[in-house]
Amino acid sequence: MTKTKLYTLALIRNNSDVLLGMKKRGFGVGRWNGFGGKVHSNETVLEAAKRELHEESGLIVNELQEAGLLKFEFIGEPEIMEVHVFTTNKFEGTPAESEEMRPQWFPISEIPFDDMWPDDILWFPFLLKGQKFSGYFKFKGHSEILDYTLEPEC
Ligand SMILES: CNc1nc2c(ncn2C)c(=O)[nH]1
Repeated sequence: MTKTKLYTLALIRNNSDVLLGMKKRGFGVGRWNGFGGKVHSNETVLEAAKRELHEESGLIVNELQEAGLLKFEFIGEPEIMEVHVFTTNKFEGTPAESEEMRPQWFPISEIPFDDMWPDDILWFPFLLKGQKFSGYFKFKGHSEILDYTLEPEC
């Protein structure tokens, strides 16, 4: 019986830039990504998204828009990762490096997809257009997508 574990992912926009963080340790280390992590049992997904963003980047947000839903299966691992993706262009504070992440603004024309999770180049266009999306990716290891589904969600 596969277990689903909830995660959050927040992509912060500032005009034509998007904030990414270089993951310094743990899952996805060495890759640029949005900010997020596990949802605790005593919080909602939205609360977790705001908490993780603040812990990892120092930014405070009052509102986050739901941007999409991603599910990841890794061959040989029982857990399905269910990643709730959020975005906003309203935030307080200046991005600051944390133990987990080194933040950097990227022009959306220069997103470093080669140094990100291989699925990101597939769903980022939906995010940048403000089109909600839903995807399912089957990974072999952390760099090979065996198959996937990805569709706009209204
Ligand atoms: C497996 N691909 C993937 N996983 C992520 C991502 N963000 C958070 N997690 C856990 C991502 O962009 N891709």
